[in-house]
Amino acid sequence: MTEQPTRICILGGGFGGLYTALRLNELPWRKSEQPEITLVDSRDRFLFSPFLYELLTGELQTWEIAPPFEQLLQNTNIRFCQQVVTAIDIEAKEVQLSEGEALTFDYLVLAMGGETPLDIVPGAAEYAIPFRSIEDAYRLEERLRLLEASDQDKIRIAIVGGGYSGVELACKLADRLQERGRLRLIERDDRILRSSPNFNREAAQRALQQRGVWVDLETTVQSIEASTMALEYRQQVDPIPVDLVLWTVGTRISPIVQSLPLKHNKRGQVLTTTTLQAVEHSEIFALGDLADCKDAEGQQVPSTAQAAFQQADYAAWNIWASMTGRPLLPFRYQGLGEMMTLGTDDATLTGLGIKLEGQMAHLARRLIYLYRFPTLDHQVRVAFNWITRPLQDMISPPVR
Ligand SMILES: Cc1cc2nc3c(=O)[nH]c(=O)nc-3n(C[C@H](O)[C@H](O)[C@H](O)COP(=O)(O)OP(=O)(O)OC[C@H]3O[C@@H](n4cnc5c(N)ncnc54)[C@H](O)[C@@H]3O)c2cc1C
Ligand SMILES: NC(=O)c1ccc[n+]([C@@H]2O[C@H](COP(=O)([O-])OP(=O)(O)OC[C@H]3O[C@@H](n4cnc5c(N)ncnc54)[C@H](OP(=O)(O)O)[C@@H]3O)[C@@H](O)[C@H]2O)c1
Ligand SMILES: C/C(=C\Cc1cc(O)c2ccccc2c1O)CCC[C@H](C)CCC[C@H](C)CCCC(C)C
Repeated sequence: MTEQPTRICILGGGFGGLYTALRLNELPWRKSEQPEITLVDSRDRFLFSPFLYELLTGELQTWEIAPPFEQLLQNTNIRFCQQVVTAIDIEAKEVQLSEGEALTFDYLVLAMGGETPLDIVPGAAEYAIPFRSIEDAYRLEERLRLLEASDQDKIRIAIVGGGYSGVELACKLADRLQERGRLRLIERDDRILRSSPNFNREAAQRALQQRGVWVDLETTVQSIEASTMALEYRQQVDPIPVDLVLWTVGTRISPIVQSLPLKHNKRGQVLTTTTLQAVEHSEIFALGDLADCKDAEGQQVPSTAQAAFQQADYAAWNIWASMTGRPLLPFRYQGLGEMMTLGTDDATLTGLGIKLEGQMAHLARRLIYLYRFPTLDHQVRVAFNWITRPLQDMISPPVR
């Protein structure tokens, strides 16, 4: 009697889940061992989030930074399921999906990332726009076009959260709006980019200053309304007029992950072993933003695409090793550095002793990210477009 193939269910098709699926697919499976790999995501396309800002300035297009899963997974043995995960029953080894389907699994990979907390300030859920997904970028694009088409002299935008996303977004919007823009970056800490290398933080501070972005430090948002927001600084509350509020305050773990009967940390991230297995559940792997992982050297793995990208290799290998009786490998995180875009054709890069800023960093960042794209097919498509773009623009100049 033929045995059922081992079922590997991967929840979340981002840097952790999609790259785990692709690495699993590339492993040298014996015919008799070939598993059934199912990747589940609520969206129809992967988002290369570091390039999300480039949509706002027209530097890149949606198809380049967010290729459909169907395109990425063609010629693989990976089945894609576009549905929302609504419940996960670990004991029954079953995942409930939004359209009523249920998936059973032998191995489960938790890679559903995080979400932006909008319920921490009155009015944020109604009036503030997060910047995490393609839908967020499209919503922002629509509001920007309405404001640009209006007869308003100035366009007043407040960006709440002076971390990476807030700073990169501020620089891009400043370059798009030029003199019409009045941008304000609001940060509750006493400095922006707290965890950044000094070189990158100083480059970002210069970029914000050169673009006239006003930075409010030690400042929090007390409330938001349709065209005003109340800022609190040293117990003083002041209302300011605003046309648009963007919400880049960091990441929260979703309730569906926090409610799983697994070990969690105070933030609700799933605690894992160095082999990326959920503590006390060797059949469950967790990686990316939703996981709290210390690597083989005991270093805390950061919640970044860089880390999830590296973890994916180990998650795939360790599932294969579990199924084929090989030793599992403890994850070794290699912090290669950090890159940030600081407007159109401007960036900063710190890595392995190399420090770059300006156009060189911008070019290096583009090339490195191109190299990090999920498939060779997509890398070639995008590279060809980048090489021929000047010619395309000569033939038909882009309309903004
Ligand atoms: C604008 C922006 C820029 C960034 N730039 C960088 C950068 O330059 N460098 C860097 O290292 N990091 C960067 N990051 C952080 C990086 O995106 C995350 O750390 C990384 O994506 C985490 O990978 P992940 O696989 O854990 O989650 P994600 O990549 O977020 O993937 C999670 C996936 O799960 C899906 N999902 C979630 N819940 C469900 C559900 N219930 N049902 C079905 N599907 C679900 C989502 O649709 C998503 O596709 C950036 C983040 C943002 C928002
Ligand atoms: N270029 C890159 O490498 C890059 C780009 C984007 C994102 N990422 C990664 O993705 C993750 C999310 O990035 P992010 O920029 O969204 O978040 P982040 O790096 O956590 O920054 C969020 C910032 O907002 C501040 N903040 C939180 N709540 C606030 C409030 N109510 N009012 C004012 N300020 C508030 C935080 O201050 P506190 O520090 O006090 O909480 C923090 O400085 C991070 O892990 C980051 O490493 C990396
Ligand atoms: C910081 C670097 C890589 C880490 C890294 C950062 C991310 O944001 C990611 C996001 C998603 C997936 C992966 C990553 C990720 O791995 C870059 C390190 C820089 C090198 C050490 C130095 C590179 C030098 C350039 C190649 C010089 C080329 C200059 C010329 C203009 C082309």
